[in-house]
Amino acid sequence: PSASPEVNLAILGRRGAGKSALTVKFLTKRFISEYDPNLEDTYSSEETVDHQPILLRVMDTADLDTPRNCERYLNWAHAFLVVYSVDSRQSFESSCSYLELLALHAKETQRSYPTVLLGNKLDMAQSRQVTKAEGAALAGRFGCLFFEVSACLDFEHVQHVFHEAVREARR
Ligand SMILES: Nc1nc2c(ncn2[C@@H]2O[C@H](COP(=O)(O)OP(=O)(O)OP(=O)(O)O)[C@@H](O)[C@H]2O)c(=O)[nH]1
Repeated sequence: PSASPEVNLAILGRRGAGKSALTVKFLTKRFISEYDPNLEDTYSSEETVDHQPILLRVMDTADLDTPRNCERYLNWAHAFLVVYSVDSRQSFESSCSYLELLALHAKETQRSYPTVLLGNKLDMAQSRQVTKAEGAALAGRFGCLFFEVSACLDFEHVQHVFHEAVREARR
């Protein structure tokens, strides 16, 4: 058993946005795989964020195109990473429906749902369908943090996003 505080992070977004690629990138260095067939894939990683140890659990969710059976992660997660792909307008629209879902639940439960909006596949910027300003505006509307990264480029930017999600959960 770990004495570290724990943060559960759910990764949400349309199929193909890059949820699995981001999760794998983040976990590449130190990782313990934990497979729960009832819960999709969840992974644990011992992290240090702002000099404090933390056990971060990541659920790489597998909704199809829109939010479904959301209770499984709404009740489990302390923070949410909503992912879209900058080269897919459809994925951006799906990310909006995830943000709406989280906002609705926050209102209903009077609980906060710390969320980071993430535009992935920045390396595909030549076929961009969603501008950085649009991403920032959507995040602003829902009061969440916003980043653009690429799961296939450097680890540090991806790690930074996951750590920011931990910070959001701690706030
Ligand atoms: N160019 C590029 N391709 C990426 C990036 N991230 C993911 N991909 C590719 O996009 C496709 C979908 O990535 P996944 O990680 O499987 O996406 P997902 O959101 O987990 O999708 P599901 O597993 O279907 O729910 C794969 O072919 C990845 O290799 C990225 O940052 N840049």
